[in-house]
Amino acid sequence: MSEPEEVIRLAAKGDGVTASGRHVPLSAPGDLVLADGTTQPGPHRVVPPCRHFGRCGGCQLQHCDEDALADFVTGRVVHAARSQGLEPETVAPVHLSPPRSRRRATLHAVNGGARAVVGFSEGGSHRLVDIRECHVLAPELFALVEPMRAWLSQRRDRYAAQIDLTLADQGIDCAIRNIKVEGLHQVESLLDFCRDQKLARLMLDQGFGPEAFWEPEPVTITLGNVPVPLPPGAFLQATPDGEQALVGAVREWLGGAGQVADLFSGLGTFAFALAGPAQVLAAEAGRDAVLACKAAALRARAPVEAVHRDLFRNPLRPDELARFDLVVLDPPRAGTRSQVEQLAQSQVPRIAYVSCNPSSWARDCALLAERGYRLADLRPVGQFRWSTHVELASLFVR
Ligand SMILES: C[S@@+](CC[C@H](N)C(=O)[O-])C[C@H]1O[C@@H](n2cnc3c(N)ncnc32)[C@H](O)[C@@H]1O
Repeated sequence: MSEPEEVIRLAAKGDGVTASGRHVPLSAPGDLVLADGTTQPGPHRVVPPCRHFGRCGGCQLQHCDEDALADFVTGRVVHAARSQGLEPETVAPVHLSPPRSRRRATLHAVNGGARAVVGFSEGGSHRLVDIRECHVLAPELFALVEPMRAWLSQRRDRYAAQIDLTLADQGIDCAIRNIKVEGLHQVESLLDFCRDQKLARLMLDQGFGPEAFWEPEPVTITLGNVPVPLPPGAFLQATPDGEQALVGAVREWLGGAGQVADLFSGLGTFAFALAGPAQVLAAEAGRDAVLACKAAALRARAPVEAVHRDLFRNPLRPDELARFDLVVLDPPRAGTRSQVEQLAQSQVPRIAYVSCNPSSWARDCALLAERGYRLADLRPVGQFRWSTHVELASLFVR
């Protein structure tokens, strides 16, 4: 009979892995895998707080304690760096977002017969889990689920709707796709729903593109004390504390920088946090986001110049980069090879690269290292608590 094997780490997709390389789903580091294939829980195994865990695709790691979660996030980030030959000079303690802090989420809904089914997809399937509790959503967002279920349950038609929720300054910004609202009765019932739930906005896409159905006052999100108009669907960091962890790191790295470029700036999460001590150029390809950033900067008299630019096809060149003391980069998951190629040829003294994908970040940054930049500081961030999604902020200097 073979000896029990210990689970020594979590793989990128969340399975436990033993020293011999065996993958064991839903196990935690320190668990023992017995000869009959069962696992004996170790010191890092906890009882998952949510009844839906294991079926709901939203969380993969609720069975792990805080230490195991922290090691997982840090390990992913440090391992990605080392796999490209990058050795961080310092690695800060990880920031993990607390339970019930997620301020945005996409739910799905279908007609389940007597009652609507509203929730997240099951892991690896299109089937829905009808959520009765959720330990990641902000309480305000979860509080909308049952009223939404009740409203949808009045319908008799077949539908497969998508519901995007974001917590904005004025309350919940909700966008529903693939629902038809026809006739006076349905329109009035949806207006009552918006009023009763005190929604900040309801965008409705009935197959012809999103239209504002309800928006009693303009919706904003406050970034660095500046209220910024929130275009429907615009990017926002997933949790306010995660945003603070990323912004806080970049603010520390500002030093005495007078001129900053914020590339892939979105609505200006970093730009507004750095503006004041610094003049900031904010470059972004999403037109609505640029216009929102521009309007907010004008109104707040913040020293932020927002420019509309596709940084994949038209990255800032070394001559344009020459005037900046610090360049902040926060690209989409694929990373930004073309912009990094230009940065690698520049004389910019400090680069703060924020990423939601350690693999593409490490590939991009290997090029910076080849051209003489050092990885001076690395901050792992776990905004998507209990998921395998990992983020980071990093400082490169020359
Ligand atoms: C991860 S988000 C970061 C946004 C912002 N820094 C924040 O923290 O809120 C990436 C941003 O890159 C923008 N983006 C995607 N492709 C782009 C491109 N080719 N050029 C410029 N911006 C782009 C997206 O619209 C999005 O706002």
